[in-house]
Amino acid sequence: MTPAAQVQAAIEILDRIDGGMATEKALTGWARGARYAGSRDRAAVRDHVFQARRCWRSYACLGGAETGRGRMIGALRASGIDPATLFTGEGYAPAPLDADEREAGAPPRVDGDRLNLPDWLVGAFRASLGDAAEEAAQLLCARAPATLRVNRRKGDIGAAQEMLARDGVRAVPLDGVRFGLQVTDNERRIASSSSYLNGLVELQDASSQAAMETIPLEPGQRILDYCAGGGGKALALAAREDVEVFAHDANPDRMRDLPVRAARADAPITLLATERLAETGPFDIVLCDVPCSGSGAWRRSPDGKWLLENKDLEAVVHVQREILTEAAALVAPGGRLVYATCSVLQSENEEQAAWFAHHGEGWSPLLERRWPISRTGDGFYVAHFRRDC
Ligand SMILES: C[S@@+](CC[C@H](N)C(=O)[O-])C[C@H]1O[C@@H](n2cnc3c(N)ncnc32)[C@H](O)[C@@H]1O
Repeated sequence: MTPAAQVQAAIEILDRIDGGMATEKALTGWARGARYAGSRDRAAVRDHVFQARRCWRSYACLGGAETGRGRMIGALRASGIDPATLFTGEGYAPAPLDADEREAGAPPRVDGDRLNLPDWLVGAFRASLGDAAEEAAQLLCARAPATLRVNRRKGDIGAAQEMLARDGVRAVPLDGVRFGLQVTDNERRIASSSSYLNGLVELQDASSQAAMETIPLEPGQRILDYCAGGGGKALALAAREDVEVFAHDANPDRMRDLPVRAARADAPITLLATERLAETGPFDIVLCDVPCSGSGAWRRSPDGKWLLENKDLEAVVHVQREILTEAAALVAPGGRLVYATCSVLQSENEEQAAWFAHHGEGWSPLLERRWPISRTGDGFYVAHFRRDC
């Protein structure tokens, strides 16, 4: 495909998303019908679509229309490219710009357009992030960094760099995390690289790694990952120390890949059904990596930014409190409860920790930390509590 044909494909996919289809589904649907598209074409189209989804409002402003075509015109203008160079109508290129399209388009002015945030969220975003809000919103408009966690059961940072390099993936050590690597070249080759396939490295965001490193571990401890999902956090803990790790999720299907990932990492993890929690507990550490807005990681899944509504946020805050209450009952006396989100919103972070400190009797706050959205990591938050009795 020519670059112009890739833009035309993105326009068609963006129109489907505008019609209510999820981004991944719209991309998969297009890819199924586009047998002519090679892997590079698919990657280029995907990049266009995800970038437009991150900058949904500002690109529409710059392009002068809330359509796939308008957004791709805006995307090109945002990159300093004259859309007329690709909108030629030749072959599979988009049709040339008409007079109205050439005139239309202006820099975004209102906050929601400028920051690429839903209007209802702008106030809470600013209140939560203060002076850092503008930069955070801008960072959410860029591609997420690709970061790896080196599995110390299988090797060290140097060995991982070397092995990755043999597969053409370049990566450099990350500041602030002990086992982190930032991929600088060929991130698309990670999943097929031998270091990934043999469990030497795992994909894991830098802030999420740093957050897990705040949890002190001692050999022999029993740890429950109460909201394990795919098991990224459980794997990070199991790799660090000879601890017994249990994984639970209200939706056990979310853990279906975990046994394979654990075997690949040489990190034994026991899956626990809800009805077995009480008989298997109590645990020295219970981690609650709760469902949340995902606002710290919206550059990876930008649909979340546009689909979240105030009522969803209120509902998830309620679920987070229920989880904290359920999970707290599973912590042994003297043990630790760790609350974690990939959100940057105070209502899901500091306000939840304050609520628990106030309502949970017999608990002492131990630590609270937030990581900003940055060039190297997502927004993340943890709060630790000790069970006094
Ligand atoms: C943020 S995700 C976890 C991500 C995971 N820890 C990881 O590192 O890949 C939150 C998980 O909480 C689960 N969940 C939702 N409600 C729950 C509940 N009441 N009890 C336990 N898990 C719940 C969801 O199914 C989801 O998998």
